[in-house]
Amino acid sequence: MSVFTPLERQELEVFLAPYGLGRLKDFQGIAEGSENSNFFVSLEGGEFVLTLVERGPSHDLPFFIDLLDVLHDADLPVPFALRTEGGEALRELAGKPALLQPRLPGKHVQQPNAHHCAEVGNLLARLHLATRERVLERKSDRGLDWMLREGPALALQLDDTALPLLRDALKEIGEVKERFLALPRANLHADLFKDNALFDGPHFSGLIDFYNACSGPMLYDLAICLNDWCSDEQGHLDAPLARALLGAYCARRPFTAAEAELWPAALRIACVRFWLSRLIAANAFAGQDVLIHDPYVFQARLAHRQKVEVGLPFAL
Ligand SMILES: Nc1ncnc2c1ncn2[C@@H]1O[C@H](COP(=O)(O)OP(=O)(O)O)[C@@H](O)[C@H]1O
Ligand SMILES: N[C@@H](CCOP(=O)(O)O)C(=O)O
Repeated sequence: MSVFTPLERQELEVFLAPYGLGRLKDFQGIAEGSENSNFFVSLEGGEFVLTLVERGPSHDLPFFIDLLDVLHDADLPVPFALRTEGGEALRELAGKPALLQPRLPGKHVQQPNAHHCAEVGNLLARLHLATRERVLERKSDRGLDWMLREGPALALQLDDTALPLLRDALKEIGEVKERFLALPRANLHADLFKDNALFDGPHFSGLIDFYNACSGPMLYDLAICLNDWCSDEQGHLDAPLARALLGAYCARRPFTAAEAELWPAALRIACVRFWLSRLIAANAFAGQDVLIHDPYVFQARLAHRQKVEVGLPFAL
């Protein structure tokens, strides 16, 4: 389970009263999270999710609240911070920053098909189009500088197969960094994995967990997303799934020549980002009752991205 801060019913009732959403019917901790403590909260006024933010500097929270307001106003299926009757969005509970958000319908998809991937590509393009004219600035706390800083020390724990793979990828990041960061920008979700998307039947019904959201190159967001949605068990790119995702994305936002050129590097950088964060989490939470994602998955994906056969559809 990953509820780091358990709650008593009475303290929750006191916290919920100012929203004016009626009496508390039920609540339960959500096991699936890995970063924050989340609870499904059932009130007379509807179904909600309460998040106690466990990680990251709390001065970033207004950014997440503002971004979700922008995306909600653009009709994207995202949660957003509900306000109390006094207009407060960001509150505190059990000593942690706390947000109450609507519970979105739908379920996670385990085995996506081309239709799911097209829905994801379409949604990601809408997110970028909704923010690129007026980007809300936030530097990722797991961006390229972080990879270059953390990577060399983490490489020391790797075996003889993994070590050169990571070392070469870090070298490439150093070489392409400036050109990569100069690509067309918007706000990024930066963690659009299957476990952050909800589907109601065939329809994309919810994009959740914005705590990695930042500003940056749109191509990077696409690479993060595609590495998760369109990889097979061994880490190969699944070409039909990748084409479905990319096709739906570029129907809304065509790619530039510079993006097409840096696409293979973007896929590799996106592998390094999660390989490193998973290695850090595996070291930090070893032996604890916390959901730990397997770092090796991204080692394997990086190994299979040395040659990228699915290029970006790009019209000269
Ligand atoms: N607004 C929401 N609507 C519906 N389910 C949600 C919502 N927010 C979170 N969840 C559920 O809670 C789980 C954990 O949330 P998530 O934000 O991914 O946690 P963490 O930040 O700890 O990784 C999700 O997998 C999803 O099932
Ligand atoms: N989706 C990620 C977890 C979120 O990344 P983090 O850096 O915030 O831990 C994964 O599957 O590794």
